[in-house]
Amino acid sequence: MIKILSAEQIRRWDLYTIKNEPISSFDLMERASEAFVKLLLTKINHKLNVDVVCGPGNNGGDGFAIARLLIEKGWKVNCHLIDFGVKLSEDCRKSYRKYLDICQVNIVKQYKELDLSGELIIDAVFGSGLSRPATGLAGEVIQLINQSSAKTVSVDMPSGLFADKVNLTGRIVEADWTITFQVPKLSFLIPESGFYVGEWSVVDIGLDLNFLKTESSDYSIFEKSDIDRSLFIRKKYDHKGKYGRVLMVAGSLGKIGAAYLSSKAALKSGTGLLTVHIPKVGYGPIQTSLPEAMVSIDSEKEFISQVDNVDAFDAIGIGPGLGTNPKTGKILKSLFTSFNKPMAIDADALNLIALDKELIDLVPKGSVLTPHIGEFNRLFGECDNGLERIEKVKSIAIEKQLVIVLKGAHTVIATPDGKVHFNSTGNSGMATAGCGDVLTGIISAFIARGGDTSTSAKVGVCIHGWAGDLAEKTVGKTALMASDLLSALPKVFSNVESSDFI
Ligand SMILES: NC(=O)C1=CN([C@@H]2O[C@H](COP(=O)(O)OP(=O)(O)OC[C@H]3O[C@@H](n4cnc5c(N)ncnc54)[C@H](O)[C@@H]3O)[C@@H](O)[C@H]2O)[C@@H](O)CC1
Ligand SMILES: [K+]
Repeated sequence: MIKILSAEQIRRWDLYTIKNEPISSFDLMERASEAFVKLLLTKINHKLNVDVVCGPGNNGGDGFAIARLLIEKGWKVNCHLIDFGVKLSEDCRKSYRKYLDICQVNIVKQYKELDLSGELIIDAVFGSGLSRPATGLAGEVIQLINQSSAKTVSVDMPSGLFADKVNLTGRIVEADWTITFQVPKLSFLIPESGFYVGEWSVVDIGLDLNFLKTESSDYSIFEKSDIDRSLFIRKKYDHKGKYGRVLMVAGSLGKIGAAYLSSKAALKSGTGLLTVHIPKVGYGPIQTSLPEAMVSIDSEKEFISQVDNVDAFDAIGIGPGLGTNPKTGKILKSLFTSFNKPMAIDADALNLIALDKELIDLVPKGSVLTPHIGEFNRLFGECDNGLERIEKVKSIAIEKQLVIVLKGAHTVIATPDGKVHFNSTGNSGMATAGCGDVLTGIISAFIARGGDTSTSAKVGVCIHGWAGDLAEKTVGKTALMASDLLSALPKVFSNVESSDFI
């Protein structure tokens, strides 16, 4: 788990390391710059003609050190200092002078003096010390960087981007690659601001890990190594009843595939017994395509109108392909009140709740809701930006005692204890029909096994993305379909079951 810290916490972490290691702030800057260059050279193994654009703070100081290290490696470097008429920070000045010992610097007082003709730009104008949106000369310089046809690698952060808030009013570097120090920043994980970061990599600059023991943050990144393997232990004398009974309530005319995908995902995720409740129209296809499932048939032909006898189930997954027929809406109320164990609620079940908002207070505590942004907005209203939305998700999870999974590039899992976890697996190939249905199945299976629902959601989302990443390796992003996730799940689980799974 990676804790996400604010810019202020990162600054204190730097100071803590400087004091406790001890190391001078200048040597820490050198170490950061060396780590940056080392990673850069793993990707670019030929010598380039590079423009390094430096600002007046420590980010600029990193820029001068990086420029010097690249010259030592034989690169042709043009180094520019943007002169905002302010004093350079002490370490930036030191780094600047050290650079001047070997090469000249182009001082830029007006944007016209900035000639970016190299094959690569290293952006070291501002980092986490950005104090206001980049306008005036800063904005013009950033615009020039963005207009250049050269690729841009940002140092620590794209210049103009704030680390821990979404304020897109100034100009912001649109990086191709951001090499950030020690930890990713909150803004990297939010769609609107993450757009500027491009691909990102974290380099370890050796900040003292003891600092993290006492520093708290509501935000963290959930990684594959955070998956608790004990959740997947199957003992020799166990029987299928030990691994949970799932009821999947899904499907309507034209959307029986959603019932298939979610049910198959639950079975592939270790469920002992799975029953899928579908309208009559789905009976033949489901029974044929998924013989492992038991099928419960609704009295209606094209939609679901009643769900009875739910006591025997350990978890219910509801929503995939359900449709929004008012008669289907009516079953939610009775299901929420009669089945007082946590459920996995997705898709049209969420849309039905949005049509009758009082239902949200009847949802069994601890249930997992898996909206995408559109479904979330319908349920809880629009937000001005992604960070506001995450704050809202967090407060609703606390207030309603629910686990809310807001699906996106970095799916957010907000748990009732007020913590927000960003998922680290998955790829854009998964933005395609049916992938959400697979997630509902996976999470339902984990809930049925009796794990706490916060863990079920975090692990479920991570495994789902991991399956997507394996599927991408086989079929690529364009051709990836939800059924490819089902095909990848066995490999994911066999990795988890093996002792050296990461
Ligand atoms: N503190 C440390 O020990 C380390 C810091 N490091 C680097 O230091 C960076 C943070 O350095 P700083 O705190 O000096 O901050 P920055 O270098 O990000 O920027 C601060 C400077 O930019 C100016 N500024 C801010 N916003 C502006 C705007 N909109 N228009 C014009 N000028 C503006 C400020 O007046 C100040 O001069 C990190 O991002 C990282 O790159 C690394 O060297 C690792 C070690
Ligand atoms: K930067």
